[in-house]
Amino acid sequence: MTTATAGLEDVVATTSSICDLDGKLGKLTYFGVDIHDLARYSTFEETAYLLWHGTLPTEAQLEEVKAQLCAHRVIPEQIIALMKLLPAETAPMNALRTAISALAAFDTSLNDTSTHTNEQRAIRLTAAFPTIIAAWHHIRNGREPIAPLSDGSHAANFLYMLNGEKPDEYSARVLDVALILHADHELNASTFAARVTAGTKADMYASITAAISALSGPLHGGANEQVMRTLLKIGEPEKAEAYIQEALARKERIMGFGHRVYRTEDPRATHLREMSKELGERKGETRWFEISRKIEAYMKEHKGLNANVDFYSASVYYTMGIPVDLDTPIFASSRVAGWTAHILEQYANNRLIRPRADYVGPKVTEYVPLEQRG
Ligand SMILES: CC(=O)SCCNC(=O)CCNC(=O)[C@H](O)C(C)(C)COP(=O)(O)OP(=O)(O)OC[C@H]1O[C@@H](n2cnc3c(N)ncnc32)[C@H](O)[C@@H]1OP(=O)(O)O
Ligand SMILES: O=C([O-])CC(=O)C(=O)O
Repeated sequence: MTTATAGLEDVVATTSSICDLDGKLGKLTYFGVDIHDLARYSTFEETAYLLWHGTLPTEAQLEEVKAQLCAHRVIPEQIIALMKLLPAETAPMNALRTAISALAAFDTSLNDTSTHTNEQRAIRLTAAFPTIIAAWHHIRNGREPIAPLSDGSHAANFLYMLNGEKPDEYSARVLDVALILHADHELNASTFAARVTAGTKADMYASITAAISALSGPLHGGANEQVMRTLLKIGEPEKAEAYIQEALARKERIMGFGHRVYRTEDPRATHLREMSKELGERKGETRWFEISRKIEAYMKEHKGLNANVDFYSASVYYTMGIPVDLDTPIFASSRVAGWTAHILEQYANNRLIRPRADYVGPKVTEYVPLEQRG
């Protein structure tokens, strides 16, 4: 047996063709396509197709996948009814997890585990995420959910369902790029959770439910929400340095910094930083970007740590008027494309994932009858 490294650092746990990540060079590709090219030229729908099929789609294939994603935006009425039973304080990630888990009950061909049916499920699940997240936001505020549009991009429809009006082209594109940037990231904790679950031959809903759970934690996807809470607490760019200095002195972690793999700038943060700046300038509110820049400079100088994908996405979403606790669900609504791609890959070449633990407990402990224990 090989010895464990804490947190499985640098342990290679599977082969995969989906996402290549070079932490020393700061390079990220999906099936060989550079993330920078995807961010500049692609759309979320095209990127999802790439993750599911391994090639960029032809025009006809892209139209087909877009049409399918549009067609599956409507979720069963019973899922809406179920969400209405949840307490209004339910965290959006928990509402999302519950709704996705419940969706399995409405899949009439759950026993069909063919690749084609699982590919269809990947599309249906991806289409359902924005509807569930936006519906929960309205339900918790005592409003009826807004029905999805039957056309338009995944990102534009999401903003429409949240705000009740069609977004301008620029806002829709900003969210679209954010979704592209979050779509996959090799064997991160939530994708690993999805693959471990799929490796038992559990269904796709179970695997995605596990992934949502893993993403929700603040050391992973949950960090973006915590970043925004930090920015709001700081409030003014002039207060940023002192705040971070004191937080570090208390040995606190600064959310949105550090990464298990990257030793350079996270290539996704490069785009999100630009978007945060431009969005702030366009909306006439650059405060969140400015505070972010101060924190980033301080963390680099004093801790040698770079911003990760969660750092600038926080100010991007906030400046777009998105409620802070929807930040992590938005991450999930993109990552579901990557999760389902990994689940399909796992099913295609499955072996149960079952590592060992290095036992460090007592070797022999005598069983003492209950009445004799002191
Ligand atoms: C989408 C994503 O999941 S991206 C990551 C999102 N998570 C966050 O932003 C949360 C904040 N970041 C962190 O907690 C970490 O950097 C992680 C979890 C992302 C990676 O953690 P690991 O690879 O296990 O690094 P580890 O925890 O060993 O940290 C190494 C050192 O850097 C320090 N460090 C790492 N990140 C931070 C941080 N954000 N703030 C302050 N110090 C940090 C640690 O204290 C440790 O220092 P030490 O050796 O003096 O004790
Ligand atoms: O790769 C990781 O460990 C975390 C991350 O950046 C992601 O999931 O996008």
